[in-house]
Amino acid sequence: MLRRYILNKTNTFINYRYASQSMLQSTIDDKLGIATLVMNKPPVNSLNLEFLEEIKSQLTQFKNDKIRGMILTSDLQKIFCAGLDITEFSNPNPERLSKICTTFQDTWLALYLTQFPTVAVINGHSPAGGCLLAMSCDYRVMVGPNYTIGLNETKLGIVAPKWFQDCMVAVIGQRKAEVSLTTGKMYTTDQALQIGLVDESVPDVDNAINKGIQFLNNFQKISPWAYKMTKDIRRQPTVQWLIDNKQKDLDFVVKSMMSPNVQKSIGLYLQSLKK
Ligand SMILES: CC/C=C\C/C=C\C/C=C\C/C=C/C(=O)SCCNC(=O)CCNC(=O)[C@H](O)C(C)(C)COP(=O)(O)OP(=O)(O)OC[C@H]1O[C@@H](n2cnc3c(N)ncnc32)[C@H](O)[C@@H]1OP(=O)(O)O
Repeated sequence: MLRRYILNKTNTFINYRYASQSMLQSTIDDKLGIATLVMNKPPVNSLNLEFLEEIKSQLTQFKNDKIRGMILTSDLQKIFCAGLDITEFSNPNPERLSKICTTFQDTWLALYLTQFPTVAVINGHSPAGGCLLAMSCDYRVMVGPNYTIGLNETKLGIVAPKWFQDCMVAVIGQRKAEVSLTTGKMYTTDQALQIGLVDESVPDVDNAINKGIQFLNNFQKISPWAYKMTKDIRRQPTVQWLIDNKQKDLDFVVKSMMSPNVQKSIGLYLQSLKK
């Protein structure tokens, strides 16, 4: 449904390409060069290994397609993305855990450094890894007022990796990020707008898509080369640590996830979700 709406908006019934994998739908408006990537993994778009691999591979495909901009959104009612699949954390197989971690690192780098501008249309709740996906885009439009967004990892008794934290610092600044991260705070749409976690708040998804397209239209007269160089210079300090420390980051995640205390917290959190 959302896909049909976007195609309507961009006026491209004639010239669009559509690819549907099971959990991800992508369309490209050939006239405007705008792609939409719609997450559709019920019930909550949780990020497991297979879903992350699909997202990563679709981003590579868009790079090859030489698109001019991308909108990332969700086809689910009320949920943008619930973050990493918590069941992957519970009594994990260390080999699979390592693979997820590596795939997530690479997916984040690919999304954070796209050669084209990106907009997150946040049409539902967006905790933890969902918030990270949104923060990695160039612009965020969030539907309000009832949804929430934030890095809530401490509430699960886990630590957001340094690159999650650095990404948040890049968006809202050191002080606000520190309070937000340590308290694991989830912000309502209006609060998120107030602290700069999102750029615009709109009442419905139609408006959100319009705002996203308007943002991407700003780049019609900008050289793609000038855009990409500027973005790389701005974002390089945020990504460099991960590029230089992938193994260290992986070791930290795996070691901490396997610890009995963390496993206990995750078990309790999962139980509370089920209730
Ligand atoms: C393994 C990874 C290894 C390495 C990665 C590298 C580094 C990362 C390391 C740490 C950082 C962690 C990042 C994260 O993203 S942790 C995930 C944090 N997410 C959450 O806390 C979200 C929890 N969910 C919710 O708050 C609500 O479900 C939500 C607001 C999203 C939706 O609420 P609603 O009332 O609409 O639905 P529910 O009834 O609560 O949920 C439906 C159904 O879905 C299950 N569920 C929800 N969230 C998740 C999730 N993140 N993973 C798996 N399953 C989830 C929920 O239990 C319900 O299931 P069921 O009862 O069986 O129907």
